[in-house]
Amino acid sequence: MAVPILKAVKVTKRYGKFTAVNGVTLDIMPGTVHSVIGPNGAGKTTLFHTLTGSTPISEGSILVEGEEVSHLPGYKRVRKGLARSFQVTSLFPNLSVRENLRLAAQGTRPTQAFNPWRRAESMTAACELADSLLAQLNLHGVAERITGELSHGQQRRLEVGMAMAGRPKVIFLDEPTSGMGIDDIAEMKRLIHGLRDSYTVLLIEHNMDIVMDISDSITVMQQGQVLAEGKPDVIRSDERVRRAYLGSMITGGRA
Ligand SMILES: Nc1ncnc2c1ncn2[C@@H]1O[C@H](COP(=O)(O)OP(=O)(O)OP(=O)(O)O)[C@@H](O)[C@H]1O
Repeated sequence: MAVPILKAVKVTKRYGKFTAVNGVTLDIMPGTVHSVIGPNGAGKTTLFHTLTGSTPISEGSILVEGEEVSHLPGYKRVRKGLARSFQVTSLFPNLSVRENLRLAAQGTRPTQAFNPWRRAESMTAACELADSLLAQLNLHGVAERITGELSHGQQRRLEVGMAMAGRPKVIFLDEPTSGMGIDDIAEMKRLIHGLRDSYTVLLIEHNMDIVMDISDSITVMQQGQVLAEGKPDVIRSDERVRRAYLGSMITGGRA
């Protein structure tokens, strides 16, 4: 039986007396897209913060391939294979799209960047990875453009590419389609769906068409707790989920 690549065991996060995440247990299986959905304020983003190490947990346990990481700061969890796709702040707006990806690819081995013997070799590998990512992201047509000039949708795809360039095990995506038009949403959906071939994806997304179409598993959160978990069909027909979370959105108006 497959072993979870990422496991949360009774993870709790309190802010003072308020409990934002309350005893959440999750098994994220390798090579899957696992979505976390729920109403505003359910604790989805806080859960992401606890898993990636942006904020310490109050109680519980977080394991990457069986190894406890909850005591590690964020940058050490990156080394264990957890990568969060940050919004535009992670991009270098004055550099070309290709340069952004090349730097992100080189960033995985910073010590080699200072070693003259390894520099040329690592540069070649980073350039090759950047080229293959440009194709996957469907950004090859704008490879030499200055990143700050890209459309919103293109920049958001590049953010995902920056996370991919680190060759992580798990990529965290927090509302990757927010603020996008229909065409860009379709591109992002295609990209995320394809990620499961090489990565594991943990996705927060409010667009239920995307969630239902591309998720292997869905966790529904409500008031900091897990309300339901399962495959899209199970979640779509779960009475508690319909009642708690905008039933008509989940069922496409067929509630
Ligand atoms: N730093 C903080 N200090 C105090 N309370 C916080 C903090 N961060 C989040 N919260 C609270 O925790 C709860 C969960 O917030 P969170 O952002 O995780 O929800 P969410 O499910 O991601 O919501 P949304 O879909 O609106 O992004 C909210 O009530 C929020 O106000």
